[in-house]
Amino acid sequence: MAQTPLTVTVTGAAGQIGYALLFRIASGQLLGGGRRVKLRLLEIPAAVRAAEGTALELDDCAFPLLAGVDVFDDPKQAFEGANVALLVGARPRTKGMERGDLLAANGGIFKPQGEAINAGAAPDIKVLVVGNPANTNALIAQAHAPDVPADRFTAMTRLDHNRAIAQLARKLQVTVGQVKKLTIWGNHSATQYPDVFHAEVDGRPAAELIGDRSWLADEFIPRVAKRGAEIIEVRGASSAASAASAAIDHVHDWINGTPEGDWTSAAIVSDGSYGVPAGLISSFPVVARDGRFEIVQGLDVDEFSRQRIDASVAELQEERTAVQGLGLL
Ligand SMILES: NC(=O)C1=CN([C@@H]2O[C@H](COP(=O)(O)OP(=O)(O)OC[C@H]3O[C@@H](n4cnc5c(N)ncnc54)[C@H](O)[C@@H]3O)[C@@H](O)[C@H]2O)C=CC1
Ligand SMILES: O=C([O-])CC(=O)C(=O)O
Repeated sequence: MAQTPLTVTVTGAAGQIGYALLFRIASGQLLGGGRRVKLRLLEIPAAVRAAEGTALELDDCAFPLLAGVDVFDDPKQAFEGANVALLVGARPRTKGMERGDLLAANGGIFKPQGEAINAGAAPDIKVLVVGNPANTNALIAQAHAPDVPADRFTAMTRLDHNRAIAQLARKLQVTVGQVKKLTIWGNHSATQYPDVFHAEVDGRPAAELIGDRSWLADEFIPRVAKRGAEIIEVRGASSAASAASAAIDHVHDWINGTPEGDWTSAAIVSDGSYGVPAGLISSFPVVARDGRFEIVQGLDVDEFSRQRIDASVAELQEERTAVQGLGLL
């Protein structure tokens, strides 16, 4: 297919997620549809050499859809002409840290990147923030890109979504493909709310199949919400390949659409739906159509769910206040 290649900018290209992500993008899995891709990699000066090494390996894969790789340490150059931007570069947390501890350390990265996206990205730019705290970093980048429609800035809760599907499938002894309509609400943090009350397994209500609210409250929800910490504890480093895989899923669905009869989860700018204050970047049940995410409307939210959504949204509001205090918004 002789289409013009799309340009994908990846920050933190020399990091552990970057290393798991770039080869999948270059093989065509991010954009789908046999589209060709040009990669623009952004790193801090000290890691440019390592990113250049990864670029050499990308060459060596002879990916038919890869139309070129360039490495930069200047955000303005890196985001020039970008159709898709994956903002991965940030410091990961280590044992004992909460994602909120990263606010100050990582917040400063996203202001200049938002400005660079505003200055030079393509008119159809789609941004996925992976670097933590992802929702609030996305808010910072968006605030510094006033000419880009706000709904182009999203943050990743697809990893949480995928984790929740895997846990539910294991509990019910079904395949992951049988689980549909699961939702992650709120922040990509330990307050997130993985909601099974609209989920279906082969069209049957998952909550009825589980039939055990204490498993939901005491095992499933904390397991999913704290899975990042579990990975750090067991692996000795934060999740990387699974995060890269979720980033591929998020952007692939955004561009190509979500399957009929299902939805996914993404942190997108709230329009006030489900009582989430407009303007916050919070996770919702979403479908993607014609290159846009839309919030799935009309779902019943009972008291059990309401309390948990509200707690996570309250944390997002606290994060927003904290970065306002740091002068980042
Ligand atoms: N949203 C999610 O579901 C997940 C988010 N994460 C987050 O992703 C981020 C990256 O994680 P890893 O790849 O494991 O970290 P890493 O430390 O292996 O790599 C981060 C890379 O970012 C680079 N970097 C730092 N500042 C930069 C800047 N201003 N511009 C460009 N590059 C910059 C560093 O040089 C480094 O190479 C962390 O914040 C981590 O917490 C990780 C897993 C899941
Ligand atoms: O927990 C972390 O710090 C990394 C992350 O976001 C995740 O694995 O969900």
